[in-house]
Amino acid sequence: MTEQSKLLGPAEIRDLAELLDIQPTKKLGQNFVIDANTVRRIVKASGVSAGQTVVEVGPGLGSLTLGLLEVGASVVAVEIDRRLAAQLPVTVELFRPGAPLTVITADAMTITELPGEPTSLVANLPYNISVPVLLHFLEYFPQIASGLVMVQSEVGQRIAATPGSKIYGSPSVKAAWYGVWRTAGQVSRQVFWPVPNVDSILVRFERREQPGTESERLATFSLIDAAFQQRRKMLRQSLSVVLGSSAEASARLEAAGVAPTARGEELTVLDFLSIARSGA
Ligand SMILES: C[S@@+](CC[C@H](N)C(=O)[O-])C[C@H]1O[C@@H](n2cnc3c(N)ncnc32)[C@H](O)[C@@H]1O
Repeated sequence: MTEQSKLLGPAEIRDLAELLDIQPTKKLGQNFVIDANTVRRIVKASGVSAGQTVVEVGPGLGSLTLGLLEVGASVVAVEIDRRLAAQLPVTVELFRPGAPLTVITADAMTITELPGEPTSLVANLPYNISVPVLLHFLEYFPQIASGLVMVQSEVGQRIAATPGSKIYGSPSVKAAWYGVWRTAGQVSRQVFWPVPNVDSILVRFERREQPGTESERLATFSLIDAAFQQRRKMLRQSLSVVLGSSAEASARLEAAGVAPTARGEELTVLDFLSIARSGA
């Protein structure tokens, strides 16, 4: 078997889907990568190297899983679809016998423990839950030091956006709590089966030390939610919902060195943290 044939192409994906009688569902974001070059590009951009343990959310038919195994990583794969989860070890055994794979059949949003202490997260995430899944894994698994995810293009741009940008919002500020994010290239919709009706983008992150305690994070995230629920309003108004009144919000903002007339889109995550701390 050549190296090329150890990854899944359109023919292998078609055969596996037929074998499992898979009708990909939109609800589970089931768009499978059918292009080996794209898989290799994702794995290269992720920086994952031999000997590393990687958690992959939503391995599907195994396209990316085989790419990660190809560079010598160990993979812990979390898949919600029972048929896909059951087939994955069989596929891996066929294409890369003996490769280190652990499959967990579960909803990734409910996972609070992982075997093997993965230090990286690499995934082609289901579109509709990409941000909550990312935040969940960053919250529960501090050993994940870096990673790369493929998400819907607009979502990826939002995650990596910086203050002042029109697309800067709650996902951008919350993601910045955990790390530094940058986009790492667009991916054509043609590399998927079925072809989705949106474009995708790669987003890479490096974790940084969390700027505050867990209770400060919770307080900061509730301020972020309030600020962006009414993003056009000044913070003294939008934050009054969680801080009691607009007078109290103004006092807290001033104590934190933030203008009460500012809007959420102008603030960094550290500004939000200062507001949370100003009440302590
Ligand atoms: C975009 S596909 C990616 C499949 C594969 N990694 C690839 O690149 O071809 C998303 C995968 O996530 C799975 N999935 C959807 N929701 C999930 C959840 N809550 N927890 C775990 N897996 C999920 C789907 O069944 C599907 O296999």
